[in-house]
Amino acid sequence: MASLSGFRVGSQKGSAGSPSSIGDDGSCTLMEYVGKRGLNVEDDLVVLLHHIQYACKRIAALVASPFNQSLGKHVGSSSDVGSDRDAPKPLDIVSNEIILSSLQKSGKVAVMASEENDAPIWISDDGPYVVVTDPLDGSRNIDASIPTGTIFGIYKRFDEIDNLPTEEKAMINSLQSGRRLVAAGYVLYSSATILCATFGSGTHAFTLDHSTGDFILTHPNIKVPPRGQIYSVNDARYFDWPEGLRRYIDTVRQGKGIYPKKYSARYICSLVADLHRTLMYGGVAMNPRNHLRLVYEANPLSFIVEQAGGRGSDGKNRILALQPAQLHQRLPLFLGSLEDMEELESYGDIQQKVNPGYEV
Ligand SMILES: O=P(O)(O)OC[C@H]1O[C@](O)(COP(=O)(O)O)[C@@H](O)[C@@H]1O
Repeated sequence: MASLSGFRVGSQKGSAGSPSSIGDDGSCTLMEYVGKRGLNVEDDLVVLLHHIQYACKRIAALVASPFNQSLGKHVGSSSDVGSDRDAPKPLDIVSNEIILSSLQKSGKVAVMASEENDAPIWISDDGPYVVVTDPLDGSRNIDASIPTGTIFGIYKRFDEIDNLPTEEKAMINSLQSGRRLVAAGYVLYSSATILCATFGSGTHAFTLDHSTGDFILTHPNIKVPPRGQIYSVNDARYFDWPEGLRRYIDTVRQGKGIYPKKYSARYICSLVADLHRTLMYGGVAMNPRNHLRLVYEANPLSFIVEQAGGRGSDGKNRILALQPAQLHQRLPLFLGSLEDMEELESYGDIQQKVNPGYEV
């Protein structure tokens, strides 16, 4: 076996359920994996995915560029964009434009709802899909070259409401329950650029090969370990946490939880990066205050985690069971290993109600 023989994907060739698109050298690109000889997702979805991955490659190049220095700086203040949204940076705005332009060119999208726009953008009457996205999550980290990410979710357009006014149908299509997601993914811009996605049959990750520009399957059928030994939270907020969350963290870091080992803390403060590590190593990644967005972040990421055998919760309810009421709705978010999540939720009182508006 050639270059990829040491990769997990190479060793899984021929195993039950592995796509015949995996080549003799053990390599398989994202487009091959989702195509006819792989997962065989709908042709329209393959086209859409092709445009999304292209957009993300452009964003990957942008965040790594020596010429983006000034793009990291804030434009305006949060008061300019309303209370539901944070002040964007030029990199957020450029990333948003890159994604929008790719979705427009795909010809497959009816409406895009983005964390960077107040309202959904209607793209095309006959686009079969709805895309929700956080184009550049964690952009507050960009000046220090800390990992960032793009998050996306894909729904079918409700064609039964095609005759409603554009604004109305754009909103209804964008506020779909996470249970209706047909695909979701994130792209992590880090030491490697990783695209991790689900189409409803497992969670799979692909690593960008910069020499060819292809995303190559490196982690088929990811299974988040049922338990990890890592918790991920901004614990400078300890004194604003409710009693239940404090007790949980104090318990596991002393090795007094159900799993009798001392847990370690890891917090990058970049949701995609914190989640990716959690998928790989297990444990829980959380933001207990009302901060992350149900539509753009919690729903797509919960779908990915569930498809990897983990759980996504707001501390009380399964995320995918929530019906979004507002586009930019925020909530506490807990994602991770099934057993760690069950133990954490058993402490009951884990949602942080105090949210003073931290400066960093
Ligand atoms: O300040 P906190 O509560 O630690 O929040 C950090 C979280 O906020 C985020 O930066 C998301 O916020 P933005 O969407 O405004 O970038 C996440 O990437 C990160 O996990």
